[in-house]
Amino acid sequence: MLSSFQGKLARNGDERKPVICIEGNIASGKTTCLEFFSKTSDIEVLTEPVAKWRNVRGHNPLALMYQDPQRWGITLQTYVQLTMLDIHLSATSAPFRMMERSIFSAKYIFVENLFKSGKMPEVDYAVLSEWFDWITSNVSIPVDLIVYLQTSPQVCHERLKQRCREEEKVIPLEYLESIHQLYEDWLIKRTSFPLPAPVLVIPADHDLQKMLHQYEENRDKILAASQV
Ligand SMILES: Nc1ncnc2c1ncn2[C@@H]1O[C@H](COP(=O)(O)OP(=O)(O)O)[C@@H](O)[C@H]1O
Ligand SMILES: O=c1ccn([C@H]2C[C@H](O)[C@@H](COP(=O)(O)O)O2)c(=O)[nH]1
Repeated sequence: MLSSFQGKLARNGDERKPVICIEGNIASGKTTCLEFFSKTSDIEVLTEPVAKWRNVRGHNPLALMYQDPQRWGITLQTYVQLTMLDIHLSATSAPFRMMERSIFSAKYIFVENLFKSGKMPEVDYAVLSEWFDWITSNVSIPVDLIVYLQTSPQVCHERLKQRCREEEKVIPLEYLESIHQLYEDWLIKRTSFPLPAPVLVIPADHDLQKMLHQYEENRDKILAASQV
């Protein structure tokens, strides 16, 4: 249930818990990072609802988007926007919540990439932007810290091939380079879109063992920074 809080719709009856969003390119290691933190009892981990994007009432909008972005980009991104909003508004039992990406990166990175690369008609971009602006003006979507897993597109391409998700076999290196550039403009150069929260950058090209060590080292910093 939603109620009104400071003029915006907000989740009812929930004590406000710190929200940490893990951001990064496709196959940068976000899910692996979340798996690490899910072992901590005071953190509730919410992964991206990719299963829903691959199967909505028997349809696969993720596969359709990669096959024909011009036609299906708006279909996928409308559903991504809805499912991410649902996650932002879901109840939390643990003291901290850690989510994979956000409604903000769906718009600022993926919608923007489709539009900028000429793969989304202007009218589709306008409709998605109207929806996004309405949601963010009328619904309270608190984010307290963004953790950016900063990778090179080449490393992501290697990890993507290794993961071998069927829909993603068509993704070329150039696609990951565009997503990387948009992330850098948003979270590092800070020249494109507003930041919903402070950003902690974790270099993430390293092997798994070193990454897990870095996560352990950063655990207290992440939890403290999200509590402001
Ligand atoms: N530091 C790492 N070094 C090598 N492979 C990794 C590393 N982190 C994750 N992987 C592997 O790369 C692939 C993508 O990782 P994943 O966590 O699913 O990325 P994301 O959730 O960002 O898409 C998976 O096969 C995963 O096992
Ligand atoms: O808004 C979005 C968010 C994600 N995607 C795509 C990109 C990937 O193919 C999958 C899942 O991303 P991961 O980085 O592996 O978690 O969904 C999209 O097209 N639009």
